[in-house]
Amino acid sequence: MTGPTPRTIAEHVTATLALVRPLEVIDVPLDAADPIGLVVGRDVVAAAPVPAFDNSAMDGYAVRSADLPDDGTDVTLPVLADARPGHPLDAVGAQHPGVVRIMTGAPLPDGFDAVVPVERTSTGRFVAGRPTTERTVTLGRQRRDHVRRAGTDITAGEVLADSGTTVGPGLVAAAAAAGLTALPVHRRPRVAVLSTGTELAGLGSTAPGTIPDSNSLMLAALARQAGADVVRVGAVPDAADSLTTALDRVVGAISVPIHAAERDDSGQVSRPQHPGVDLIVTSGGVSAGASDVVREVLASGAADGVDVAAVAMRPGRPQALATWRGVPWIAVPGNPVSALVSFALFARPAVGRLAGRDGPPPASTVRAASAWSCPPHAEQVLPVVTGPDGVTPAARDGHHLSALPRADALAVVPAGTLGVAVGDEVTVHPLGAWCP
Ligand SMILES: Nc1nc2c(c(=O)[nH]1)N[C@H]1C(S)=C(S)[C@@H](COP(=O)(O)OP(=O)(O)OC[C@H]3O[C@@H](n4cnc5c(N)ncnc54)[C@H](O)[C@@H]3O)O[C@H]1N2
Ligand code: MOO
Repeated sequence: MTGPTPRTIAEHVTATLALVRPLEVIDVPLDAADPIGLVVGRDVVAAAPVPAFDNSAMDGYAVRSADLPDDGTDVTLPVLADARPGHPLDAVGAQHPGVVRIMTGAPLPDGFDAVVPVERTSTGRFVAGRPTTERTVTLGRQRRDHVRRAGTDITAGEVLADSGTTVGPGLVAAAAAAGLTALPVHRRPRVAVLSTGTELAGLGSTAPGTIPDSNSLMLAALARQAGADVVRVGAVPDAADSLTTALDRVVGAISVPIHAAERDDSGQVSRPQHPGVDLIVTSGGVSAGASDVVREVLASGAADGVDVAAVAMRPGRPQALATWRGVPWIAVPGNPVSALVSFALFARPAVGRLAGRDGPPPASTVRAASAWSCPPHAEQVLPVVTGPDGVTPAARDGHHLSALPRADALAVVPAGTLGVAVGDEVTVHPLGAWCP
């Protein structure tokens, strides 16, 4: 038998990750682009304190403690002014003694040091939308001051998030509150997804011998879930010149449309030109067939760093890696389950590394809720469904596409395991969005 010596999944992960480096760090405006899911590339440092100024934590009355009896007995004081959020108030300090009507979030007037909530005063409550006119109020000393002091939440110069943190809604909020307008994050990776196969036709096609190109839809969705922007090229026929043209186009080396369908009636290119991508993922054409176009192009010498591999795993054995005009290229097999498994194990960490993520995708150990058999001499990567008792194969045959709508994880069973029994511990990698 010819062909490369099979390698392990871990060895192919290492080979794949060696192709990619974290993308450059750019400042992404908090309000323009969507930074959620991007990875912080430099420590995020607060520009301003939070709160920015002393302000009231309650609707009520700002008081000067010196005006209130030490023993907590009630005292009646004049209402000197109104302090509302967004309206700094000063010049009441000279009028002594007295209180300032204050709403939650309003700056505490100079000289005042505490707030008494309205429900603890003779006023009882304020009515929303109705002007308040009381001229005096009776109140007592409180145990708590109900003032949010400047900088007690965040101090200027404090690190809000370390490099390597994934941006979530909370970081966006903290950064905006602390005076920042942008976050320093690794640029979002751009991934081109294309399928090879002359048998691939448009959705719903019933032409004899054709099948819908389901892989490019699936791989594009997986790449998006991994946090990438996607250029989905779709299907390219099994012809070396078609594939090289498509690859040149996605890396931005040439500017011609791939299909006639991309020209409108006047002959103009009807889709915008794709700028260069950071990663190419192709499906199909990597096994041993006469029309395996990826293998043909890889053998032609046009690509660099060609690494045609057999991974001792089921499914997903035939794999290839290369760079095309300097852009990393991960070639996964065409069988749909093999393509999904290969993306999850190899392309997903590569997208993660481009995006600045450290470490492997999440994995956990779960019990098997049913028994299943394993392939000989290969690691098994099985789509599974997670239930209260553990994981169960998502379909009778792990190669079946019918497993994919149900599967929420991939179970990875070591080579040499004869079978998994109920209650055995298995390693699972969750499918689904990787970033928050
Ligand atoms: N002689 C050998 N034959 C095969 C071997 C081998 O080692 N020696 N490996 C087998 C294994 S394992 C796999 S996996 C497949 C991988 O084949 P390719 O990557 O070359 O993929 P294709 O031949 O292009 O397609 C395989 C299968 O998947 C369907 N397909 C392809 N693309 C799509 C798509 N975009 N959407 C939906 N379905 C797709 C295609 O029609 C084929 O049925 O090779 C075995 N053969
Ligand atoms: O390695 Mo293939 O992906 O088993 O069907």
